[in-house]
Amino acid sequence: MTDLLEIDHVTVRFGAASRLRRLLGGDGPVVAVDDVSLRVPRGAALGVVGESGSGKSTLMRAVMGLTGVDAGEIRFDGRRLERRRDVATRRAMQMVFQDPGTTLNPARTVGAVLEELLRVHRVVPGERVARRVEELLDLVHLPASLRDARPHRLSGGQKQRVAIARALALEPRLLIADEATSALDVAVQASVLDLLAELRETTGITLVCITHDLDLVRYLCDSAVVMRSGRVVEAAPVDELFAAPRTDYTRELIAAVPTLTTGNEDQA
Ligand SMILES: Nc1ncnc2c1ncn2[C@@H]1O[C@H](COP(=O)(O)OP(=O)(O)OP(=O)(O)O)[C@@H](O)[C@H]1O
Repeated sequence: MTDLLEIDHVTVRFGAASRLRRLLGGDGPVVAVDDVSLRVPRGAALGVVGESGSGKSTLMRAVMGLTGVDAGEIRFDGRRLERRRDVATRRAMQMVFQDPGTTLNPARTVGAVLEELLRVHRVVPGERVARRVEELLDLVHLPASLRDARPHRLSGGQKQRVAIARALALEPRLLIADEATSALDVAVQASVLDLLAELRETTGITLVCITHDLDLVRYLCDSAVVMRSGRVVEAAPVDELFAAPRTDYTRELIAAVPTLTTGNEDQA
């Protein structure tokens, strides 16, 4: 069987004409993603790590169709993806971002947001919508009472759970978490990571986690790619990556992780 996501020799450049590029004072085009190839098997959890500006988000934005590619090919479920996607393909991949607060409409209740999605995309028949909203809240371990809450009443962790529920409402096969826990307190981060791990187990969803946090990768992912200056410099199963990193860059990233564990755990 083919892998769920296949990225073959993908390059993404941002031209000199880009407004952001001009603001940053640059002149030549930026090669944000440079000839990257990787595979994500069905049901796997892949970590994409690397320092800021290494191209992690651009690569996944290209997968989502939010950024065009200049070269190479992306395939999902064996089918080549064009920049323009049909509705089914758009539904099949969802992304959760660092700051859910900015993507939640302050005027709408949690229940209304989920209901609208389910209705617009006809995920379930009309008479099942209310029940499905309850199920979604339950799936992300939010109390049913939050259905009537507006975002300002929610904690950061609760907002991120709503963002995850919103993504799951469309029954995606691939969930891309872009620094999805990095704005949260450590304890809340851990509970959101537990949730992602649990969802992977219960729903079989395939996960890609873009992160600076190698602890997260160690906890949640089974393999990882390390990016630097738009290129993949190392790709390995997580155990191998931590036990025997092959590049100095990976070693530095591992060494930079603040060790939060205490006691007898192996802190290698
Ligand atoms: N819209 C854009 N226009 C011009 N350059 C861009 C644009 N988006 C990203 N870049 C550049 O592409 C490169 C890769 O950025 P990207 O955001 O993908 O890195 P990242 O690894 O996700 O970083 P971070 O961890 O800080 O989010 C950087 O040099 C960035 O400045």
